[in-house]
Amino acid sequence: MAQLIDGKAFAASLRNDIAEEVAKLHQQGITPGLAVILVGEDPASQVYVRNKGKQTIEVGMSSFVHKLPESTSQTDLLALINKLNNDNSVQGILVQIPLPDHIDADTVINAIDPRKDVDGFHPVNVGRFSTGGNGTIPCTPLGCLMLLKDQLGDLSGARALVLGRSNIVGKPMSTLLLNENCTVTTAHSRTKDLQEECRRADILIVAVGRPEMVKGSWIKPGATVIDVGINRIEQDSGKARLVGDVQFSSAAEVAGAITPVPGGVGPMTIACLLLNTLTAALRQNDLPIPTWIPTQN
Ligand SMILES: Nc1nc2c(c(=O)[nH]1)N[C@@H](CN(C=O)c1ccc(C(=O)N[C@@H](CCC(=O)O)C(=O)O)cc1)CN2
Ligand SMILES: [Mg+2]
Repeated sequence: MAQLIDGKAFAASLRNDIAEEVAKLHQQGITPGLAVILVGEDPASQVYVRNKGKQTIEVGMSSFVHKLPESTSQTDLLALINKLNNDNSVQGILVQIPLPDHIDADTVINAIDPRKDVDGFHPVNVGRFSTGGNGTIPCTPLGCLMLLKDQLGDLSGARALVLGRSNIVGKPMSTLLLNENCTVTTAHSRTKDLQEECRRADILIVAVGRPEMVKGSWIKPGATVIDVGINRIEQDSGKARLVGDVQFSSAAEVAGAITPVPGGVGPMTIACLLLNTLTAALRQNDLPIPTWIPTQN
């Protein structure tokens, strides 16, 4: 049986480390602030935004949650972002994705001051990050990398396969693994012989949004499997159950180590958001970044 990678516990310990750094900032009269904007009433987004606000306060930062109605115009949303860009009590700004259809996500992301872009979605950060500079590392891939390094140590030379090519997870994940000297394949729905590609991987990251798509038979014995998927499945009882993009029961029989869903990557996403907010606050105050925080240089 595979070893279980406990993202929930790792995230809790990461939040403790963040809280210690925030306490040091308090002594210098600095309280990092994170503004989270939610447009509309998507039930899952409401849960994530509530947890973000709660955990922001728990580590000693200020939380500013802006809940806007579904009908909010793009102009009004841009005006709020502009206000937060110029607000000195705010070091991090995040707009919860997905946005309603009448709002263009790219326009909104481009409006965030790149220094305050704690999601790492702004093109300036994407560019800096891809070229090895100090761009914000997107939260979910950063969380996956921290779990991998904790599990495996040095990743140099490992064969990594990232299944999924989204801007939020797949693409930045491939970049991060390349920077760790892995041999990286980015696979997707058009990849030929997908199962065989997966079976060659020492590290398998799955972020496709398809419930239990990857089976145990796709996995190299002993591989490390990181499941980014969070899918709600209706059960016969009428209750919903959360499953990943990997079929956990069969995968756990073959893999060397695997993240569960829930309790794997998800909690790391929010912990890394707090980490990125801390890093943004340090940079905006021209303070050094502690060596334990993973940055690109
Ligand atoms: N602006 C952003 N939007 C979105 C991001 C993001 O990083 N930035 N990622 C996802 C949603 N997300 C954070 O926003 C997120 C998803 C899941 C979890 C989590 O803790 N999941 C739990 C299960 C919780 C549940 O019951 O649903 C787990 O996996 O254990 C945290 C954050 C899309 N949007
Ligand atoms: Mg994809």
